[in-house]
Amino acid sequence: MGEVKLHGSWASPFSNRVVWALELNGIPYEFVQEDLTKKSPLLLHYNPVYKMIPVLVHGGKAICESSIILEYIDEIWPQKPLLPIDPLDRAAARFWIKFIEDKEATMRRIFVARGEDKEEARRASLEVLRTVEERGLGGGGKFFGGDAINMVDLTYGWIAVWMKVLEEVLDMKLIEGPEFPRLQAWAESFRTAAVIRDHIPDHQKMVIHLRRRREELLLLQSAPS
Ligand SMILES: N[C@@H](CCC(=O)N[C@@H](CS)C(=O)NCC(=O)O)C(=O)O
Repeated sequence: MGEVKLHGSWASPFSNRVVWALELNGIPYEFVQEDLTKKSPLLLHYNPVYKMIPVLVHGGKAICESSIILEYIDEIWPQKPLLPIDPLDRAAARFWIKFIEDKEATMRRIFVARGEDKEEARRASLEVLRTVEERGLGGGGKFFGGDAINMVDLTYGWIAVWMKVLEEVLDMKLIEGPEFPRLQAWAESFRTAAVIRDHIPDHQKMVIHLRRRREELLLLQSAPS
């Protein structure tokens, strides 16, 4: 079977989606907290291309990139399938995973946008959320995966958890607005689901962390090049 280690960071949405997958499957693992300002030689060894967390190390072999790690977990520990069995449903699940991954840069912009750019970044994020609200969550179940959490839910999980933090840090409404009833219901179901609810970083700790991180990035942005 081999020992399982996850190099990650407590505040990273990418790292947490892997934590959720491991926990849902009941896979014992060791969490290795990485300091992203001073990456460990081991992290650089395991992920020499992107030098990023998360990295899953299974039996000494590294798997990088959170969505690829989720697929790996699903293949190695299939006891609790993270993707639908039906090929058409599987394709639809992968479509929505790809959708939010493609929109990541758009959604990230709001974190360090200022002035007019902030309003434009908010508008672009809301557009993405509207598409998920209207087209992604129409299946009628509690989750993207119906009545059980699947890989799509895990990939979108940051929206359920980090959006609330972002709303507080940026002092603006994102999914809390009246136009997102389905997303709000899904987010509440996700945050309170068994296993997930015990593995969500503390809200206030994240607010403090993201405020500090935002200030650092804004300083970097305004520093003369
Ligand atoms: N596409 C990657 C993104 C991972 C990512 O952005 N990781 C961040 C932490 S949230 C990181 O390691 N940042 C360190 C750096 O960029 O140097 C994935 O899905 O795993």
